[in-house]
Amino acid sequence: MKLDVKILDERMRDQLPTYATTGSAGLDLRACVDQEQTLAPGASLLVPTGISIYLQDPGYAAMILPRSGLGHKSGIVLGNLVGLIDADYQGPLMVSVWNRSQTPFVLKPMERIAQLVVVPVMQVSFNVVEQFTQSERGTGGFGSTGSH
Ligand SMILES: O=c1ccn([C@H]2C[C@H](O)[C@@H](COP(=O)(O)OP(=O)(O)OP(=O)(O)O)O2)c(=O)[nH]1
Ligand SMILES: [Mg+2]
Repeated sequence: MKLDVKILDERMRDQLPTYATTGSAGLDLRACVDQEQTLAPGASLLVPTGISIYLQDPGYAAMILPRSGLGHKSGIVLGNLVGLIDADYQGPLMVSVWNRSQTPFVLKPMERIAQLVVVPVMQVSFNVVEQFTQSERGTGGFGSTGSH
C-alpha cells in the first residue's frame, strides 16, 4: 500500500525508510539529530525521525518497535516500550529512545534507531452482556495452563 509521507528533514528525502529484505516487516527509522548525543544510563530522549506519515484509514495503525540488535546488545529500547501511531496522526514521527543499559550510549545523527511496522486494526464497539458464552479457557490465565 502507498503511504503518504511528509519530509520534515531534508536529509530524509533520499533515504526514506525501506524494507531491508523482501520479507522484512519493519521499516528502519533514523535519528534526525544534528549532533552526536550521549544518553546516560537510564536516560531517555525524544528523537525526531524527520518524517510524518498519515495512515488515514482507521483500519491501520503503525507501531514503533525497538531494533533487536540495539535492544539486546546495547540496551537501547523505547521509553514508551512500544509507540503506537494512530491512523489520524499527522504530526512528526518521534521515537522515545531509552538507554536501559548501565553504559552511556552515543546516538549518532541519521543512525537507524527503531523500526516502524504497519498493522491492521479492528475498531470495536461494545455489546454489554451479563454472561459470556462459556469458552474452554474460561477465566483461567497467568499460567493456568501450566509451564510444561
Ligand atoms: O512513539 C511514539 C508514540 C506516539 N507518537 C505519536 C503518534 C500517535 O498517534 C500520537 C499519540 O500517541 P498516544 O496516543 O500513544 O499518546 P498519548 O499520550 O495518549 O497522547 P494523545 O493524548 O495525543 O493521544 O503520538 C509518536 O510519534 N511516537
Ligand atoms: Mg492517546
